[in-house]
Amino acid sequence: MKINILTLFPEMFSGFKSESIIGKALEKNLLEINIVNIRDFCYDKHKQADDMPFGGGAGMVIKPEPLFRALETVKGKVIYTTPQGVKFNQKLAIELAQEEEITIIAGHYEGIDERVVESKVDLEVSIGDFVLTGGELPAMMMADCIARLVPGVIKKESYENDSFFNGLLDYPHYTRPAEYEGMKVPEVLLSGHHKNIETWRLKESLKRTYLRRRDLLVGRELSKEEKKLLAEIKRELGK
Ligand SMILES: CN(C)c1cccc(CNc2ccc(C(N)=O)cn2)c1
Repeated sequence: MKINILTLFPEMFSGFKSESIIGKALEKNLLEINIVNIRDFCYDKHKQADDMPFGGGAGMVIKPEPLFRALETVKGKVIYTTPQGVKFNQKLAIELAQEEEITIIAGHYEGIDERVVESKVDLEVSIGDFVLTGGELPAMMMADCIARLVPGVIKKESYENDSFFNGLLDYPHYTRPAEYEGMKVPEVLLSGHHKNIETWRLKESLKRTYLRRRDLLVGRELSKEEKKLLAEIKRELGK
Protein backbone atom coordinates (compact mmCIF):
# COMPACT_ATOMS: atom_id res chain seq x y z
CA MET A 1 0.00 0.00 0.00
CA LYS A 2 1.15 3.55 -0.76
CA ILE A 3 0.05 6.62 1.20
CA ASN A 4 0.81 10.01 -0.38
CA ILE A 5 0.55 13.07 1.86
CA LEU A 6 0.46 16.53 0.27
CA THR A 7 1.66 19.17 2.73
CA LEU A 8 3.36 22.55 3.04
CA PHE A 9 5.34 21.25 6.02
CA PRO A 10 7.05 17.99 5.00
CA GLU A 11 9.49 18.15 7.92
CA MET A 12 6.58 17.51 10.30
CA PHE A 13 6.54 13.94 8.97
CA SER A 14 10.23 13.03 9.40
CA GLY A 15 9.82 11.64 12.96
CA PHE A 16 6.59 9.90 11.97
CA LYS A 17 8.43 8.10 9.14
CA SER A 18 11.62 7.26 11.05
CA GLU A 19 10.41 6.10 14.47
CA SER A 20 8.84 3.00 16.01
CA ILE A 21 6.32 0.80 14.24
CA ILE A 22 5.85 2.97 11.14
CA GLY A 23 9.62 3.40 10.80
CA LYS A 24 10.19 -0.36 10.92
CA ALA A 25 7.34 -1.05 8.49
CA LEU A 26 8.84 1.40 5.98
CA GLU A 27 12.27 -0.21 6.38
CA LYS A 28 10.66 -3.59 5.67
CA ASN A 29 8.89 -2.12 2.61
CA LEU A 30 5.55 -3.30 3.97
CA LEU A 31 4.14 0.02 2.80
CA GLU A 32 5.26 3.29 1.29
CA ILE A 33 4.64 6.79 2.68
CA ASN A 34 5.37 9.50 0.12
CA ILE A 35 5.47 13.05 1.51
CA VAL A 36 4.84 15.58 -1.28
CA ASN A 37 5.85 19.19 -0.64
CA ILE A 38 3.13 21.37 -2.20
CA ARG A 39 5.64 24.24 -2.41
CA ASP A 40 7.67 22.24 -4.96
CA PHE A 41 4.78 22.90 -7.36
CA CYS A 42 4.82 26.69 -7.02
CA TYR A 43 6.58 27.96 -10.14
CA ASP A 44 6.45 31.64 -9.33
CA LYS A 45 9.57 33.45 -8.12
CA HIS A 46 8.32 33.70 -4.54
CA LYS A 47 6.96 30.13 -4.47
CA GLN A 48 3.71 31.44 -3.07
CA ALA A 49 1.54 28.47 -2.06
CA ASP A 50 -1.17 30.36 -0.22
CA ASP A 51 -2.95 33.66 -0.64
CA MET A 52 -5.62 35.83 0.93
CA PRO A 53 -9.24 34.70 0.62
CA PHE A 54 -11.45 36.35 -2.00
CA GLY A 55 -14.27 38.18 -0.27
CA GLY A 56 -11.92 39.16 2.57
CA GLY A 57 -11.76 37.66 6.04
CA ALA A 58 -8.93 36.36 8.21
CA GLY A 59 -6.50 33.59 7.37
CA MET A 60 -4.95 32.28 4.18
CA VAL A 61 -6.10 29.71 1.61
CA ILE A 62 -3.85 27.30 -0.28
CA LYS A 63 -3.81 28.23 -3.97
CA PRO A 64 -5.29 25.87 -6.60
CA GLU A 65 -2.35 25.74 -9.05
CA PRO A 66 0.25 23.99 -6.84
CA LEU A 67 -2.36 21.53 -5.60
CA PHE A 68 -3.60 20.57 -9.07
CA ARG A 69 0.03 20.14 -10.20
CA ALA A 70 0.95 18.04 -7.16
CA LEU A 71 -2.16 15.89 -7.61
CA GLU A 72 -0.98 15.06 -11.16
CA THR A 73 1.98 13.22 -9.60
CA VAL A 74 -0.03 10.88 -7.34
CA LYS A 75 -2.80 8.27 -7.68
CA GLY A 76 -5.58 6.77 -5.61
CA LYS A 77 -8.56 8.03 -3.65
CA VAL A 78 -8.02 11.67 -2.59
CA ILE A 79 -8.82 12.50 1.03
CA TYR A 80 -8.80 16.03 2.44
CA THR A 81 -8.46 16.54 6.21
CA THR A 82 -10.78 19.32 7.35
CA PRO A 83 -13.09 20.12 10.29
CA GLN A 84 -15.93 20.00 7.76
CA GLY A 85 -15.34 16.34 6.94
CA VAL A 86 -17.04 13.07 7.85
CA LYS A 87 -15.83 11.67 11.18
CA PHE A 88 -12.79 9.44 10.87
CA ASN A 89 -13.16 6.10 12.67
CA GLN A 90 -11.77 2.56 12.71
CA LYS A 91 -14.37 1.41 10.17
CA LEU A 92 -13.20 4.05 7.64
CA ALA A 93 -9.56 3.17 8.41
CA ILE A 94 -10.26 -0.50 7.67
CA GLU A 95 -11.92 0.48 4.36
CA LEU A 96 -9.05 2.76 3.34
CA ALA A 97 -6.47 0.11 4.28
CA GLN A 98 -7.89 -2.05 1.47
CA GLU A 99 -6.83 0.52 -1.18
CA GLU A 100 -3.61 0.03 -3.19
CA GLU A 101 -2.86 3.77 -2.94
CA ILE A 102 -4.45 6.76 -1.26
CA THR A 103 -3.58 10.47 -1.24
CA ILE A 104 -4.20 12.72 1.76
CA ILE A 105 -4.19 16.51 1.33
CA ALA A 106 -3.25 18.21 4.59
CA GLY A 107 -5.05 21.51 4.48
CA HIS A 108 -3.41 24.41 6.24
CA TYR A 109 -4.51 27.80 7.57
CA GLU A 110 -8.16 28.17 6.49
CA GLY A 111 -7.99 25.35 4.00
CA ILE A 112 -7.60 24.87 0.28
CA ASP A 113 -9.26 26.49 -2.73
CA GLU A 114 -12.72 24.95 -3.16
CA ARG A 115 -12.10 24.26 -6.87
CA VAL A 116 -9.61 21.58 -5.80
CA VAL A 117 -12.18 20.06 -3.42
CA GLU A 118 -14.92 20.10 -6.08
CA SER A 119 -12.89 18.52 -8.84
CA LYS A 120 -10.29 16.31 -7.12
CA VAL A 121 -11.27 15.39 -3.55
CA ASP A 122 -13.13 12.11 -3.09
CA LEU A 123 -13.66 12.35 0.66
CA GLU A 124 -13.38 15.15 3.23
CA VAL A 125 -12.49 13.67 6.63
CA SER A 126 -12.38 15.17 10.13
CA ILE A 127 -10.62 13.59 13.10
CA GLY A 128 -12.90 15.41 15.55
CA ASP A 129 -14.82 18.55 16.32
CA PHE A 130 -11.92 20.91 16.91
CA VAL A 131 -9.75 23.22 14.81
CA LEU A 132 -5.97 22.80 14.43
CA THR A 133 -3.42 25.10 12.80
CA GLY A 134 -3.17 22.61 9.94
CA GLY A 135 -4.28 19.28 8.60
CA GLU A 136 -0.83 17.68 9.05
CA LEU A 137 -1.54 16.07 12.42
CA PRO A 138 -4.90 14.70 11.22
CA ALA A 139 -3.14 13.34 8.09
CA MET A 140 -0.45 11.75 10.29
CA MET A 141 -3.06 10.22 12.62
CA MET A 142 -5.04 8.77 9.75
CA ALA A 143 -1.90 7.42 8.05
CA ASP A 144 -0.84 5.81 11.35
CA CYS A 145 -4.23 4.20 11.93
CA ILE A 146 -4.42 2.92 8.33
CA ALA A 147 -0.76 1.79 8.20
CA ARG A 148 -1.07 -0.39 11.31
CA LEU A 149 -3.81 -2.37 9.52
CA VAL A 150 -1.48 -3.24 6.63
CA PRO A 151 -0.53 -6.95 6.93
CA GLY A 152 2.81 -7.42 8.69
CA VAL A 153 2.99 -3.96 10.25
CA ILE A 154 1.84 -5.28 13.62
CA LYS A 155 1.11 -8.84 14.73
CA LYS A 156 -2.34 -9.85 13.45
CA GLU A 157 -3.41 -10.91 16.96
CA SER A 158 -2.79 -7.35 18.22
CA TYR A 159 -5.28 -5.61 16.03
CA GLU A 160 -7.87 -8.34 16.25
CA ASN A 161 -8.10 -7.34 19.93
CA ASP A 162 -8.32 -3.69 18.98
CA SER A 163 -10.98 -1.98 21.08
CA PHE A 164 -12.86 -0.95 18.00
CA PHE A 165 -12.18 -4.19 16.17
CA ASN A 166 -14.62 -6.25 18.25
CA GLY A 167 -16.84 -3.29 19.02
CA LEU A 168 -15.83 -3.10 22.71
CA LEU A 169 -13.31 -0.99 24.60
CA ASP A 170 -9.99 -2.61 25.53
CA TYR A 171 -9.48 -4.52 28.79
CA PRO A 172 -6.81 -3.35 31.31
CA HIS A 173 -3.19 -4.33 30.58
CA TYR A 174 -0.44 -5.21 33.09
CA THR A 175 3.21 -6.20 32.85
CA ARG A 176 6.07 -6.99 35.29
CA PRO A 177 6.55 -6.49 38.21
CA ALA A 178 3.61 -8.53 39.55
CA GLU A 179 3.49 -6.16 42.54
CA TYR A 180 4.54 -2.50 42.55
CA GLU A 181 4.26 -0.24 45.60
CA GLY A 182 1.75 -2.67 47.06
CA MET A 183 -0.38 -2.65 43.88
CA LYS A 184 -0.94 -6.20 42.66
CA VAL A 185 -1.74 -7.55 39.18
CA PRO A 186 -5.12 -9.39 39.16
CA GLU A 187 -4.46 -13.02 40.20
CA VAL A 188 -6.24 -14.54 37.22
CA LEU A 189 -3.64 -13.02 34.83
CA LEU A 190 -0.83 -14.86 36.67
CA SER A 191 -2.76 -18.15 36.74
CA GLY A 192 -1.84 -19.33 33.26
CA HIS A 193 -5.46 -20.49 32.97
CA HIS A 194 -6.17 -19.22 29.43
CA LYS A 195 -9.94 -19.74 29.45
CA ASN A 196 -10.32 -17.85 32.76
CA ILE A 197 -8.01 -15.09 31.46
CA GLU A 198 -10.06 -14.79 28.26
CA THR A 199 -13.29 -14.60 30.27
CA TRP A 200 -11.83 -12.01 32.65
CA ARG A 201 -10.70 -9.87 29.69
CA LEU A 202 -14.07 -10.09 27.93
CA LYS A 203 -15.84 -9.14 31.19
CA GLU A 204 -13.49 -6.17 31.73
CA SER A 205 -14.04 -5.01 28.15
CA LEU A 206 -17.81 -5.24 28.61
CA LYS A 207 -17.64 -3.44 31.98
CA ARG A 208 -15.56 -0.58 30.57
CA THR A 209 -17.78 -0.25 27.54
CA TYR A 210 -20.92 -0.33 29.70
CA LEU A 211 -19.52 2.36 32.03
CA ARG A 212 -17.69 4.61 29.56
CA ARG A 213 -19.25 4.12 26.10
CA ARG A 214 -22.68 2.59 26.53
CA ASP A 215 -23.46 3.94 23.04
CA LEU A 216 -21.16 1.26 21.58
CA LEU A 217 -23.39 -1.45 23.09
CA VAL A 218 -26.52 -0.12 21.42
CA GLY A 219 -27.24 -2.29 18.41
CA ARG A 220 -24.29 -4.59 19.10
CA GLU A 221 -25.18 -8.29 18.99
CA LEU A 222 -24.23 -9.82 22.38
CA SER A 223 -23.23 -13.49 22.47
CA LYS A 224 -24.80 -15.76 25.12
CA GLU A 225 -21.59 -15.48 27.18
CA GLU A 226 -21.51 -11.68 26.81
CA LYS A 227 -25.13 -11.44 27.94
CA LYS A 228 -24.31 -13.55 31.02
CA LEU A 229 -21.24 -11.44 31.83
CA LEU A 230 -23.13 -8.17 31.35
CA ALA A 231 -25.84 -9.38 33.78
CA GLU A 232 -23.08 -10.19 36.31
CA ILE A 233 -21.55 -6.73 35.78
CA LYS A 234 -24.88 -4.98 36.35
CA ARG A 235 -25.46 -7.02 39.53
CA GLU A 236 -21.94 -6.24 40.80
CA LEU A 237 -22.41 -2.53 40.03
CA GLY A 238 -25.78 -2.61 41.74
CA LYS A 239 -27.26 -0.97 38.70
C1 LIG B 1 -11.99 25.98 8.13
N1 LIG B 1 -10.73 25.66 8.74
C2 LIG B 1 -10.35 26.31 9.96
C3 LIG B 1 -9.90 24.69 8.16
C4 LIG B 1 -10.26 24.12 6.93
C5 LIG B 1 -9.43 23.13 6.38
C6 LIG B 1 -8.25 22.74 7.01
C7 LIG B 1 -7.90 23.34 8.23
C8 LIG B 1 -6.65 22.91 8.92
N2 LIG B 1 -6.97 22.56 10.30
C9 LIG B 1 -7.65 21.43 10.63
C10 LIG B 1 -7.81 20.38 9.74
C11 LIG B 1 -8.54 19.27 10.15
C12 LIG B 1 -9.08 19.23 11.44
C13 LIG B 1 -9.87 18.06 11.90
N3 LIG B 1 -10.70 18.24 12.94
O1 LIG B 1 -9.75 16.96 11.33
C14 LIG B 1 -8.86 20.30 12.28
N4 LIG B 1 -8.16 21.37 11.88
C15 LIG B 1 -8.72 24.30 8.80
